Parts: sequence; structure tokens; C-alpha cells
Amino acid sequence: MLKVEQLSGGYSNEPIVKNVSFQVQKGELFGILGPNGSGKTTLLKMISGILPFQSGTISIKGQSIKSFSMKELAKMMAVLSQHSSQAFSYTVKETVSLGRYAHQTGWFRSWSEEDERIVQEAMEQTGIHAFQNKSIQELSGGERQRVFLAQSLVQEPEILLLDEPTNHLDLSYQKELLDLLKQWTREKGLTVISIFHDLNLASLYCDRLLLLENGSVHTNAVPNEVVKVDKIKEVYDTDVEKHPHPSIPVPQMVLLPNFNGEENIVEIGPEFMRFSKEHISLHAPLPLRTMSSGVIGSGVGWHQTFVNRHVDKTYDCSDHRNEMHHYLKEHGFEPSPTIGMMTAVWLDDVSYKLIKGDNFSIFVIVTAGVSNAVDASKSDQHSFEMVPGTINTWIFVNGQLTEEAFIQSIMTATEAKVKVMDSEKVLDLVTGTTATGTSTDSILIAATQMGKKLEFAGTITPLGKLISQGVFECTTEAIRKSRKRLKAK
Ligand SMILES: Nc1ncnc2c1ncn2[C@@H]1O[C@H](COP(=O)(O)OP(=O)(O)OP(=O)(O)O)[C@@H](O)[C@H]1O
Repeated sequence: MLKVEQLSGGYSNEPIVKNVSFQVQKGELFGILGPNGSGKTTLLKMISGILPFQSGTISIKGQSIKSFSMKELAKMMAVLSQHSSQAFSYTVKETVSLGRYAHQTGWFRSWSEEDERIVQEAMEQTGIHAFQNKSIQELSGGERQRVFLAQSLVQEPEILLLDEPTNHLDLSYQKELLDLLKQWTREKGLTVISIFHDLNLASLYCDRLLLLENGSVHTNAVPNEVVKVDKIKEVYDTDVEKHPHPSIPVPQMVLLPNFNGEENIVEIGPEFMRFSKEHISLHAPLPLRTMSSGVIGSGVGWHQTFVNRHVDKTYDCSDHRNEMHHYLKEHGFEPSPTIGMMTAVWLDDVSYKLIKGDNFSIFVIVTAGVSNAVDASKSDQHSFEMVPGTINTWIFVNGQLTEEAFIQSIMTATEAKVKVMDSEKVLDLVTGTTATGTSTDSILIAATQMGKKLEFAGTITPLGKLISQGVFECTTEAIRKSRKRLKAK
């Protein structure tokens, strides 16, 4: 649809845009990124024909833009610029209607029903219909932005050029505008070329991104290739971390601020535990990086309070999350920084241990009962029934863990637990074979992210050795205590 070849140009003899080449296909949403002053707007101005270029070519559908008249160009291409300002006090509808100019065939051609329909539709789609008779000078920045977007849309262009379209728009209008543009690229084959400052929005919506640096192309590729930690550091000189979007396969960036958090190294240990008849809790002096399968606070996050709550075996699990949420509130725990687990085990049978390593330590807390014991290799012989968790393993690491180490910690802890099932001769009551755990075991890994860096947690790494030992010893002790209590009954 649009081809730019070896384009150079600027405002004086010294070019701002240097030797830029790229192509945009019909129906693509193409993003232009780059630091302030890298030449994004200058490039867009040259494409739209506002600014003449010094060398190179720009062609649309194989034809040089120099061969089109301004009016022909305006019919094919609409531009929404960054600082659209209006000297006159037009109404919203009048301003939008100006966009139909390129479609008027003679000076005295009257306003057609078709023009009216297109203008009404665009005002509807951009959410400005309600104030169509207001003067645009009375509007907020975001409202005005939407008026100029509607003005571009009524041009019914094949190519839409946008300079930071989400500037001034609140969160909901940013999403709505980009959803709308994406929909038009798919349904109408509209080609969109847009400047973005927000790398995350660009990654979410664009098919491809052009990253400019000092007026030259640094990278031209799909978002996953452009939005990379080293590239962003190189071009923007900024530290970021790249994470996958939680629900769609696109990259997202988070800034790494340049301030240090807590200065003093904290060691989580038994002194932070609190016991009550109904729950065991641990309140850390700072938020910990967590990975857990808690009823509340599951997944990856930062949490400061940890609650293991005793419930009766007959506890109704139909709305357990909501019920747990209320329970936490009623007992003075704010749910959002809290990880909450449940257990049918008596809390007096808890086993916990602080184990020191070389410049780091771990604190393990286990509550364990084995009445729901299951052999994982024969779990198909069990019917599915939600029951309160019976082996809850908490591992607090006083050190800095990588993502890998978090996952390996879970594996190592599981392996140690399975070994306990074997050594304590815990049987699956349905199959009579050695169990590997119970049906609703839960785990938490929580790290202070201070002090020693612990890259791995496989069974024979320094951290893995401590986890193996801690989980094996605590789980063994907790099961023995629980069995002793049952025997005594
Ligand atoms: N009208 C102008 N006359 C002279 N120089 C200009 C003009 N407009 C921009 N420049 C210069 O051209 C360079 C590139 O500006 P441009 O607006 O293209 O950058 P940009 O990447 O869009 O930046 P931003 O992210 O800040 O909007 C800058 O150094 C700027 O000072």
C-alpha cells in the first residue's frame, strides 16, 4: 500500500530523517516509535505531503505521491496531527464536516444525505455525538482529539496517519480508539500508520513497529522483536523489564525505577508468626515476591501477610474464594496484600524451621494431614471432589530469587514432599499404593528479594538443598504429629 525508499529530509539542508526505508501493507496497523526528537513527526509530515523531502521516494499503490494533487492525496490519506488547533470557533459538527471537503466535486455542491450519514456515524463512533452543537473551543483536550479523529474518518481514507492519537485521551478512550482502528484495519482494510510514545499500547495493537533513532531506522519488525530490553536500553537509555501480557501473546514493558527500597536486610523467621485457634499467620515487615497456589493471592505477585486457616472437613467449597475474602476482612487482614490458604489439619500440628545457608536462609512452615492422600500415577481412579487443602507448604527465602529459582523451588519442594510420602508409608486409600501427596496440596514460595542472589533451586543447588531438607523434615514432623493425634482419639 505504502512504500518509503531511502527517504531523507528535514527543515534545512541538514536532514532530520536519514535514508529511511519501509513498507506498509494494506490493512496493517503500523507503529512508529522512537525517543523525543528522533524524527517521527518529520517522517509523518513527509508521508502526508505537508513537508517536501530532499531525496528518496514515497509511493502509494506503486505511484509516487508527487504525482498526486493535494486533493487526490487527501482523498486517499487522512492525517490526525498532534497539535490540531482551530483558530475559528466552529461547532463540533462543522469541524467534523470539514473532513468531507476532499469528496466535494465543485464549489457549489450541496451537502448530500451520504455526507450527513457519514458525519453522524463518525460522531457516534468517536463518542462526540452528544455535544455536536458545542463550539470546539469549549471542549477538553481529549474531546477535541476525538473531534479531529472523526474529521479524519469522514474523509473515508485508505490510509490514516496519526501522530500520538492517544495523547489527551483517558484510559477508556485510548482503548476504544485503538480497538476501533484495529477493527477498521480488519473489516475495512484501512491502513493505519501511527506514532506512539507508549510502547505497551504499540505492542498491544500494532502488527509491526518501526523504531527510529536519530532519524534512521533502528529496527523494523513485529512487536516482540522490537520491544526488547537491550534495544530499549540502546535507543531510550532506559532500564526496563519485558513481560508477556497475561492474556494475549504480546510483549509488555515495565520501567525499573532508580530508587532502592528497604536498605536493611530482613530475615523472615519464627518471630513474625502469630497463632490463633483458627489460623496461623505471618506478617512480613515488607512485601515479599510470591508465587503461590493460595485460595487468595494465587499466581505471581507481591504479598506481605500470609494466613493458613483451619476449616472443618465438611467446609463448603462452592464459593470458597469469596468466603475466604470475607473471613480475612473480618479478622483484620486486608485481602489484597494477603495470601490465604485453608487446611482441615489441626494447626497445633504445624511444623516450622529456619535453616541457614551460606549468606542466606529459608524459613519453612508445613501443616500436613494425609486423609486425602493420592497416588498421582493412579489419580484417574479417584472422583473429583474439592476438599480443604491438607498439605500446605510455605517456604520463605531470605535472598534474591530469579524466576527460574521460583519455579525450581516448587519442583524441589514437591520432590521432597513425595519422598516423605514414601518414607512415612502414606497410602492412597483408594488404590492401596504409596501416595505422592494429597488431593488439594497448596504451596507458597515467598522471597525477600534482598541480599544473596539465588539463581537456581534444583535439588543439589545451595537453595535446593535447604528446601529439600526443610520440606522433608517439616512435612515428616507435621505428618507424624497429625497421625499421633488421630491415634490418640
Ligand atoms: N518546524 C521545524 N523546524 C526546524 N526544526 C524542526 C521543526 N520541527 C522539528 N524540528 C526538529 O527536528 C527534529 C525531529 O523532530 P520531530 O518532531 O520529527 O521528532 P519526534 O520524534 O516526533 O519527537 P517527539 O517525540 O518529541 O514528538 C528535532 O530536533 C526538532 O527540533
